[in-house]
Amino acid sequence: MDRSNAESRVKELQELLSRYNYEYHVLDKPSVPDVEYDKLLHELKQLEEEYPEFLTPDSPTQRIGGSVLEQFSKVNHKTPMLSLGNAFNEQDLRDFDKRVRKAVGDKISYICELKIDGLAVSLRYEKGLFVQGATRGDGSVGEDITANLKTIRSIPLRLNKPFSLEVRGEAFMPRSSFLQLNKEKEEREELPFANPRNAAAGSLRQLDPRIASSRNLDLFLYGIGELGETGAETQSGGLDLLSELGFKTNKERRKCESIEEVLQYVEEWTEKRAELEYDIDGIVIKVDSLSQQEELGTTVKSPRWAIAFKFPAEEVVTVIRDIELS
Ligand SMILES: NC(=O)c1cnc(OC2CCCC2)nc1N
Repeated sequence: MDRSNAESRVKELQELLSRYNYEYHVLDKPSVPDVEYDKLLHELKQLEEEYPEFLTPDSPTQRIGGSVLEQFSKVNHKTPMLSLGNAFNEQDLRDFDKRVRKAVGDKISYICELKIDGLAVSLRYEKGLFVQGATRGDGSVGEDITANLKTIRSIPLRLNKPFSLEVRGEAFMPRSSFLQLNKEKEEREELPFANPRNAAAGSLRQLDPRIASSRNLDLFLYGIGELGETGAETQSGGLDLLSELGFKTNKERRKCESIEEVLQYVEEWTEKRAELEYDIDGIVIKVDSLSQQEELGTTVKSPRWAIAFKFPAEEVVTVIRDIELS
């Protein structure tokens, strides 16, 4: 194949494989069998090796970086990553609703989101290209885990619009992957992870991206760091925009026009949470209007416009292993 054909074939394969990856990992609706994906990826790898001048950082072949890091460098979050205040019962939620109405009046809508039990991460995009990812850390300074986040297939390496923005989400390990990982650890006589959240945190803290890549991690986006830039006026509109940009967002979210509807949603998911393929530890309730969020503002570390309803801790039956009488 001559050089100019190679160049157009590389571009065609990069587009095709990015689309197939999006269909599989974000929409959960693959349009081609895995074997077809693997064949095309192999062809692209070979062409990029033969013509390295056509290799781009957002190529589907660039998800697993080469080097093992010595350590993670620090990242200063442009906008602080806030933490949520908690509610534990119906009265706490009614009190939250009263505080909100007192501050911004009675014309309010809420949006309820499942509270994914993983770890908060922030992704920065410059002109559409994924350039950096970080853990929440203390809310102001986190760790640079870009190489590990690039291995999460549902994270787009390039957006379908050349936006520069920072987005926030929860990285998690699906329950099935957690069980499989612990089975392998026990076979290797290694200590298993206590829960999917710890497994996800441990996997994202690996210095070797090949290990992170093998852990089948995933991510739901739930916030845009700098909302103004995108023109979103509500949290729900922001989530729809994240979806349009190619991000994976959680489809179980629901607009609620009253605290009664919020309580209904909380009740519904208290029952249904076991059916999910991932762990949730509660429900996040947010005032939907971004201007009302601004009006409500934040305390030192938490927004006044959001609260986390926490599910009661499940009965944790610890199986005491037969202790080998040594
Ligand atoms: N674990 C989650 O699923 C989750 C966490 N946090 C938030 O929003 C917080 C972030 C900063 C103020 C509101 N939303 C979520 N869905």
